[in-house]
Amino acid sequence: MKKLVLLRHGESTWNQENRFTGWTDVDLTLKGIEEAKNAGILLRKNGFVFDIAYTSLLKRAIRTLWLALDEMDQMWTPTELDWRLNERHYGALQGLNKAETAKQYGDEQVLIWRRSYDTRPPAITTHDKRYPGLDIRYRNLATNDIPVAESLKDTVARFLPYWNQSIAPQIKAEKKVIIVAHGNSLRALVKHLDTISDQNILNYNIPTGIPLIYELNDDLQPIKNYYLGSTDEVQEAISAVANQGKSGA
Ligand SMILES: O=C(O)[C@@H](CO)OP(=O)(O)O
Repeated sequence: MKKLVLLRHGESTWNQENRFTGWTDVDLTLKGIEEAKNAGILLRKNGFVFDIAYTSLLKRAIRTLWLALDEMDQMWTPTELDWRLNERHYGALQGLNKAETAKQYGDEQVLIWRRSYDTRPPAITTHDKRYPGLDIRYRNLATNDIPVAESLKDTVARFLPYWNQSIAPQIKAEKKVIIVAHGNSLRALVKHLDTISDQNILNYNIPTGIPLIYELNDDLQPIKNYYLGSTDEVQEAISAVANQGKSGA
């Protein structure tokens, strides 16, 4: 039986301000730092040791990984950073407050933008300062790969090749893997692992900073999954994420 650990970064400044974040490179809040450290403490207490860590090119995920590994005294863990683990690009919604957007466009529209499988949010132009092609960290990406707005389906499409070529072979080779990423890039992975339907993924939310453990068989099919946290705490955190897009939030 193989174990894979998934961890969404701790609370970011834009999570706290309830703004659509996507590829915006915001940092952790003090609460987010605590969440990341707590994740590390839980992983240490449960005896996890990793052969390789994967994270995105965004500092809220990178810092979460470092803080968790530091608590485990495993900062030496070999780490691979890749843009394919980045959050879903939220297009022109990036920077807008989610509750205000729901007041303007309605809760239903915001739920579709946030959680539907194949609806893209409104796109930015390539002249927009939020266009990733203007950011040196993405200078080696093919123009076709640089997003201007992504649906979850688009995120799955750019994430899966990395999973298949880089991460899955390591797990199959018995390596212990942690992936520290984002709400929607992890939803993309969970959708794939658990073969969640396009419809049911609408109701699936991942809380910040709580390790999610997958036990997998040799074909990387899930045997079971569970959070390292009390059921009440996890449920409360999941509902909080779901409610962020409501006009009353
Ligand atoms: O704003 C974002 O980039 C994501 C994650 O924080 O938000 P949501 O949960 O609305 O998809």
